[in-house]
Amino acid sequence: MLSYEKTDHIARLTLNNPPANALSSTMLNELADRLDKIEKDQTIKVVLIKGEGRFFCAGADIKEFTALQQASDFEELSKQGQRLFDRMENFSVPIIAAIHGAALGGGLEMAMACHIRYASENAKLGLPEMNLGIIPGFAGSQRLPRYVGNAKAYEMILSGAPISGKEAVAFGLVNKALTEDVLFSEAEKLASMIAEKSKPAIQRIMQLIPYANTTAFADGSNAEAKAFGEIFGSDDATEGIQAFLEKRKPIFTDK
Ligand SMILES: C/C=C/C(=O)SCCNC(=O)CCNC(=O)[C@H](O)C(C)(C)COP(=O)(O)OP(=O)(O)OC[C@H]1O[C@@H](n2cnc3c(N)ncnc32)[C@H](O)[C@@H]1OP(=O)(O)O
Repeated sequence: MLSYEKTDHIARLTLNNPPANALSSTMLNELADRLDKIEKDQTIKVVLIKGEGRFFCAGADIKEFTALQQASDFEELSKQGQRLFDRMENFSVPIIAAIHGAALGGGLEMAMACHIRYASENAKLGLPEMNLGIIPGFAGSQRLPRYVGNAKAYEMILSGAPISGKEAVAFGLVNKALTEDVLFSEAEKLASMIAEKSKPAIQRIMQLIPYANTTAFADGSNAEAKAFGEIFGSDDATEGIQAFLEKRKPIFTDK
């Protein structure tokens, strides 16, 4: 589900879970295990993440949602994703996300936990959870405003509509938008530039920049996980997920 390769101090992770590279619980576990291994390997200076197939990642595995029952199951799923993405954000090795096609829901939440994002110009980046009658659960409600500001975050989350890679640059959500044919080679170039730097210097930078974070973020993430669990008890969440699986428009009743 997660391919791995290492050359020239660069670790390359490829999400390979067709058709959508969805973040199933297995994928989340594989990512966590791989981070453990990367952290122990002192020769790795930078990590590059991309997706196989048509897009980067379409988010949490909606098909797995139907197997969960209680609010507490969903709260735990939310916490599992949040723990993983906090770990990525605070990782001692820089992580670059190369986003083509789409980074939606958990896929964007994961990309936002990376340190640098390159996207294809026409990639769709968004948090479409409200189209399913649910809300973001992997800390998207906390990380998105940090990058794009509150007004744009409200618009993106409440409308569920994605923005393009080009627009994402304008709002500070991604570093660069590139045509799809050069996206991966440009991300590789950046990784090579970082891989040429001193590992201890890289490590210090990785320790220093997170000081800019505040404790309110953790409080917000906790509140998000609780709300994520609660929202799954609603009729609209059941309807939204069912409608997605049946490929039809959901009929929400606001309950
Ligand atoms: C805490 C975190 C919560 C979340 O992350 S909730 C999930 C948030 N993400 C979404 O809501 C995205 C949902 N997916 C889409 O909007 C669309 O899909 C895409 C834009 C990614 C692609 O659209 P198109 O090119 O028209 O393809 P297609 O026929 O809709 O999808 C291809 C196959 O991929 C499956 N799929 C797409 N996203 C997910 C997903 N997130 N989880 C599980 N499966 C997914 C579909 O069902 C289908 O599968 P089949 O070919 O078997 O019909």
